[in-house]
Amino acid sequence: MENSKLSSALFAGTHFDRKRFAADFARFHQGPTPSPAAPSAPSPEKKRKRKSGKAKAKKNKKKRAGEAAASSSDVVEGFNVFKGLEGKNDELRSEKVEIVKNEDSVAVRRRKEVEREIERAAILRKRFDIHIAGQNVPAPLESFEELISRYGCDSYLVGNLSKLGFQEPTPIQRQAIPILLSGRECFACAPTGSGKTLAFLFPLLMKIKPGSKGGVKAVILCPTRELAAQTVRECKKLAKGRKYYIKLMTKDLSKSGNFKDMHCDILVSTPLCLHHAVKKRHLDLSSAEYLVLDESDKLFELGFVEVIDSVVEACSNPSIIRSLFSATLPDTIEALARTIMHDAIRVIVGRKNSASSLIKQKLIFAGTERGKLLALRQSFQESLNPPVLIFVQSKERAKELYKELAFDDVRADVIHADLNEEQRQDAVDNLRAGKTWVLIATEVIARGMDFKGVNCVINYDFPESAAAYIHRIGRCGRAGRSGEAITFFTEEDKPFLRNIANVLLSSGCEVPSWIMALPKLKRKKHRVDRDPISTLPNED
Ligand SMILES: Nc1ncnc2c1ncn2[C@@H]1O[C@H](COP(=O)(O)OP(=O)(O)OP(=O)(O)O)[C@@H](O)[C@H]1O
Repeated sequence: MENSKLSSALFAGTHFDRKRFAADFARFHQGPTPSPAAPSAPSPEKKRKRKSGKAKAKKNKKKRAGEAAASSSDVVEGFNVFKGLEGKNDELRSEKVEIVKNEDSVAVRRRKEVEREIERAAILRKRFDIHIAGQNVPAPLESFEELISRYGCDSYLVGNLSKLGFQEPTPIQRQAIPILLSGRECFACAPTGSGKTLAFLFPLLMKIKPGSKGGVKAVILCPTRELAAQTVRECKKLAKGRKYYIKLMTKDLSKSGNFKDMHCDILVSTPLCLHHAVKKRHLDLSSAEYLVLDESDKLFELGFVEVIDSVVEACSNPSIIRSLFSATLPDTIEALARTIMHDAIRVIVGRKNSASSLIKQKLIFAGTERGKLLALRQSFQESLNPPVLIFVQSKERAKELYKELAFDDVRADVIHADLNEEQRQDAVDNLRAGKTWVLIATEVIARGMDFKGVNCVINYDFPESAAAYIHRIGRCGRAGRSGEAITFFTEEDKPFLRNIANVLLSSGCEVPSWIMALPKLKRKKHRVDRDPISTLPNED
């Protein structure tokens, strides 16, 4: 088809202005487009048109680019995001730097705060002679009020403390309470009469909801019935105003109790009674959240270990918090106890296994058994400052000495394992009430018993170990009061004298140099067959 015919066909019906487009028309008719190497010289008119055409093309190119960008952004979202943020990057970067700077300063501030807290805790520990071992030990309490501000304690509990006349926490309370409240397990060793009971009772009362259903929430083990009864009394005093179920496991209860329907938040027991109740009466302890072993070294003594094991096993709640408290904690017992505890913190107030510094201690050589009775009579004649506790090594000897003192018209009573629960409690109550001046006792009340105001402890029979000595004399010099401890010794006791003399020395009491020159005894226990006390004719 000819070019003219083609254009006519294409533009059929359209008016084509040949005159106006003469040049272009001519080009179609001239044949192929001239090569760029030989361009025809443009007319001024053409130049102007081309210039304006170029400007348009440039404009269009820009527009297309914009459109392309816009259309491509429709497809590739990220592109647009980055494109859009391109301008903001610097802004963001500086914002990020600002945030990092802020975070840095928050972290720095927090670190400084933590450092200050650690320093404050160290100062408090130094001031109160508190020694710790363990990871991330919570800071000691500065005051009881901190229990409210730091741990959200119900104010009625702290109110009860002030009603009981407790103004300041004792050192063991300062450290052990935060540890237990933080859900950590602990070994706590602090002098006799330094408030360990409150140190373990208070966290239980704070954490356990009163009257909660679903089984026993806390188990406290004590080595004797008397101590268990005393612990229940103390717990009830602290919990006054709230309906906690605080129960003492008696012999009768452990033999015939129906534990299915028993409401009990806190259960206090001796190991054997509890063991019996678990094994024979199916007492369920699986919901217990706390297990406290008070006088723990005594509990772990030979003969009790298996029973303690079975109680620990019965307290099967995996998140149970266990704690051990005592004034004496031998390394062997600590190692044994560690096997049942996890990540436990060790707290020692003062020196481990030492007597209270509030007690004036004396050793008196009495020569023989007869010499001891004379020395006792003489000391009573010189000054009797009741209440006085006298320790002997067996129930038979307790009965013998009781008869001698009764003959002398001394208002005395006696407590030993042959008496029933009620008689033992009466003996304790009578001393507390001031009805008796002198209480003659076996080891039964040597541990943990808190007789207000005992002025003097007499070890009529030499104690069988340094730990026994510390606990016996610890019945006086309690809660900040001073006390006196007199220990008689005979020729037979001399080999063991040095062990006790070490306790005197470490609590600042004087010891004659000849005693310290005695050979050290490897044996830890000292048991002697003694001549009878009695000087009175036999009634039989
Ligand atoms: N914060 C306190 N302020 C004043 N007295 C306190 C405080 N805490 C406890 N007590 C009192 O101190 C006495 C001794 O307390 P507790 O019987 O708990 O001593 P302990 O350390 O358990 O002694 P032990 O080793 O002989 O068992 C008690 O009469 C108790 O009421």
